[in-house]
Amino acid sequence: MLQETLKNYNIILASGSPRRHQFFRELGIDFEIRLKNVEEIYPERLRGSDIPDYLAQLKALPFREELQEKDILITSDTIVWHREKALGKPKNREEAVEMIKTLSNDSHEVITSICFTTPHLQKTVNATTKVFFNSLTNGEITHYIDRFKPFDKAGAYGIQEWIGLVGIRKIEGSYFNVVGLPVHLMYNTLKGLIEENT
Ligand SMILES: Cc1cn([C@H]2C[C@H](O)[C@@H](COP(=O)(O)OP(=O)(O)OP(=O)(O)O)O2)c(=O)[nH]c1=O
Repeated sequence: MLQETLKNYNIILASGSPRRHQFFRELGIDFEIRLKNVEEIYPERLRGSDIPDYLAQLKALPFREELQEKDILITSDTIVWHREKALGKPKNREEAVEMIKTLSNDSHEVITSICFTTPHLQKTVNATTKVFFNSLTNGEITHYIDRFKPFDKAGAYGIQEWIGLVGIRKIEGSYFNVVGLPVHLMYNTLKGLIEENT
């Protein structure tokens, strides 16, 4: 089992996201949380999955010098990709309302990248889930924003909240990817990395 093999490694999750912490706990993997402040800025020319790939790697950069032999650092980033535009976290209420209005009655992609960094290598993988939103009224949108304040979420929504119950009619791909971590991909990539290393 992976949990056993991982006892020889030190998994460092560089994430402040409580949802990502919870996924690791549920997997039964021992891990340490280590946080550093990174400004999430990326080159404008990047499209689609290149954006979270870049940001997940950027979040690993400040750790490069301090990684020890048995360390595996995991960083991650989620974006909403809609009509050739990336939606990150909304800066304020107005931006949040605007984001949900553009997502309403349309489909978009949620892309999460995971970057694995050791002292010797770096590997980045990503997953995409297509999300189909119902048509939402202005009243429903402002109710959601004011009640749930989704300012820590890409695209200004959480599929795991009220809006996901009433506003999302279909998804294609991993649900957990939308919540912020394609757990199956994380698990399998980690397994592969450790097999390559033994
Ligand atoms: C679309 C969507 C996003 N999200 C979350 C997942 C991510 O945590 C967040 C996007 O921000 P990220 O920058 O990916 O992550 P984060 O700032 O929360 O954590 P860290 O960088 O420290 O790892 O949006 C949901 O929880 N539900 C959803 O439906």
